[in-house]
Amino acid sequence: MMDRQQVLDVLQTVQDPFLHKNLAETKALKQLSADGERVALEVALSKQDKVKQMQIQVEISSKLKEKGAKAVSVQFTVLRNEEIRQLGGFPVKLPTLLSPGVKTQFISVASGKGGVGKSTVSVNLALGMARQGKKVGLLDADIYGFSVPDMMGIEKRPAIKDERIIPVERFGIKVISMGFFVENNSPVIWRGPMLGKMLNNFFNDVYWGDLDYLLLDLPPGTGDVAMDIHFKLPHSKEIIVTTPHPTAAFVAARAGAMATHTKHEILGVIENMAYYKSKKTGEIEYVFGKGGGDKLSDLLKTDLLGRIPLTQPEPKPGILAPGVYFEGDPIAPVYDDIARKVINKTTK
Ligand SMILES: Nc1ncnc2c1ncn2[C@@H]1O[C@H](COP(=O)(O)OP(=O)(O)OP(=O)(O)O)[C@@H](O)[C@H]1O
Repeated sequence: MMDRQQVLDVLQTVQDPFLHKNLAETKALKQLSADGERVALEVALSKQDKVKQMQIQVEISSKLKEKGAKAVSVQFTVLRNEEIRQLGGFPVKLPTLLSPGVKTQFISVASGKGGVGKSTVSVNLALGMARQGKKVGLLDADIYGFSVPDMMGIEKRPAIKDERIIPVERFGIKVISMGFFVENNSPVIWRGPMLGKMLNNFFNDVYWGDLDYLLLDLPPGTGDVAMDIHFKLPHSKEIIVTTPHPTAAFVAARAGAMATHTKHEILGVIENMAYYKSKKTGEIEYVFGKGGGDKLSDLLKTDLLGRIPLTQPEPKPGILAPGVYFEGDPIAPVYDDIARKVINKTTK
């Protein structure tokens, strides 16, 4: 039976192809199990490179077999940034969402004023798109009024791995919120440059991985943060949320005007709290007025993507996520329909 020392002796003769040190020196052996003549090991290299991994796998495997092993399995992992630095190497910076060649599409969800349901729409649109098979991230950039963690019932906080922030995953959506970085729900009073820095961090220091879409829940109105995002993300597309009152549409039009100014394509308008349908009689009441969505989409020369009625989400037993319309909720198909439209409009 192979022992650890025999394996280390072999690793001493195999080089990490990037650090030019042998795998015993780099402390590459992360796991080892030997069962009779079968050996399974996990080896950490300084970079992930499929071709080099295959070469090393063949090298280790044949050398261990020369020493008597019958079957060898080699799994690969990557050394921690700290380990790489200690060994004199330079850790590879993983790509960010702003790196060249990254295909993620940005969609900002904006509104003219607060309280129209922009966060509710962002969360449920993200879920709707995920139900259509898309890989979706959600950035709660509503720096003063973050509400996504509460709406989705997120209690976990992001982990830090290799100096990158790992988003919290909830219902298949990768989420980052300003709320994760604020103690005891205290109000955020940062301004100007601090805020810009925070947003940069959200793009550069968060490891979002491979995403089809990143939805951005913007702060209401046309303030600093909204402006900043508009300029920072030249390719972002926009969805504008309004309530059905015609005057609300005028207010929302300002957010639309800013998108036009920064040459962001407006994908469409969503009218939230459009009507109330009585569960008992089926009668429809236009509690907050009528026509705002149509008016705004005409004004912005775009489509009305959908009308969402006034309804509280149906709670799902055992899951606390008060802002989520889960599959099976009568409102979920409305979001699915909007999600499909958004995907069609952004798929060439
Ligand atoms: N269609 C709806 N039916 C019933 N309640 C809704 C609907 N949409 C949103 N709400 C409720 O309205 C309130 C405001 O919604 P939300 O926080 O999504 O708005 P917002 O525009 O993001 O607000 P802010 O910009 O102030 O953060 C929340 O309590 C939310 O649960």
